[in-house]
Amino acid sequence: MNLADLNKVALAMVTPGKGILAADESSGTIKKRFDAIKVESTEENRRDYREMLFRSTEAMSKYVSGVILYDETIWQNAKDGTPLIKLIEQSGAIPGIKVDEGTQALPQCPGELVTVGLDKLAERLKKYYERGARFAKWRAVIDIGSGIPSMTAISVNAHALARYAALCQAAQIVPIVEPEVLMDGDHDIDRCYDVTQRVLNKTFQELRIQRVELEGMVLKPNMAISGKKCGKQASVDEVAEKTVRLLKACVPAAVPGIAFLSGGQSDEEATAHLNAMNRIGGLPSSLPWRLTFSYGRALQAAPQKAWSGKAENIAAGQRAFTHRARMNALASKGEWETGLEKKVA
Ligand SMILES: O=P(O)(O)OC[C@H]1O[C@](O)(COP(=O)(O)O)[C@@H](O)[C@@H]1O
Repeated sequence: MNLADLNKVALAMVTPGKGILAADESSGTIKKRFDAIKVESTEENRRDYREMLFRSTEAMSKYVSGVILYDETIWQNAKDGTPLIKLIEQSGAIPGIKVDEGTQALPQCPGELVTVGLDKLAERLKKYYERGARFAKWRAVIDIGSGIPSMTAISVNAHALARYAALCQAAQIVPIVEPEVLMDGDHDIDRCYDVTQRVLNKTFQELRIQRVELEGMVLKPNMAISGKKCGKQASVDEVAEKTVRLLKACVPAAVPGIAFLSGGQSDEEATAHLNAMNRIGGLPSSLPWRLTFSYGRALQAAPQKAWSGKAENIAAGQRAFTHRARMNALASKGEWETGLEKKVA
């Protein structure tokens, strides 16, 4: 492993003013997204949609540091035969790949899940590296509910995240470590804070045990946030203040950057939260790691709606994507304001 090179890639992924486009929806997830815009989830439609995003020149070259791809996409060609991964490289963004293989029920732990995909992972990483991937992603899912999460679920998921991260670094690929505490449910922000703290602490303990080099990884956490069905929703400032406090308590300064997931927040909420956190950090930031986005839904909901599966809407889809990418890019520097939302480029 060449740690200096891993660190260089990790830092490039969290460049101030840029963030990560999470376009790695698995087949089930992209079908859900397409159902919402009444588009059939065929291989061709998925290709056309993602090609539209990757050909958004301004967004890709100015605001996107890296793109997380799904296995199907990394091997797919654009309509004119150019590999989609080449479009990403040509824009200057770094291609990455989701390598987990989804979740399975965790025995003895009703309602809890463990992420799978470690079998043959070393071989798969080698092929992805040859294809051009320079970072990878693995998502663990932790649900909050009555009596959960169990220590078992936190522990097995943290162990798997660290196994994955160690294998990535051995393959000269930067691991994005994503332990997602879901925001579904009626819990309040403080419960989210407590659970996320347990999850992050366990994850970093496992990363250390398995000798993962923290300088060569990126963390992709949830924010400390109220559950979607909680009667009392925390304000933007409270989310920002508690998330920064939580991260300071749990994330070693050796980690180059933190790129948040959006987790079902609205587009503007996800931007406002990131912006407020970077404002707390100040300019230049007093925080030890860079804070940016690795959003799926909060970057893509608008372009998906604008596109709606129609070739004549491609320019509108690209405009919507560029706007969201620009708003989040500004938030990654604490320079976003609500008023900017109205000025769609
Ligand atoms: O299809 P999956 O594997 O469930 O992944 C869902 C999505 O969750 C993410 O990790 C985060 O996405 P969101 O920002 O929409 O929460 C994406 O990278 C991924 O596409």
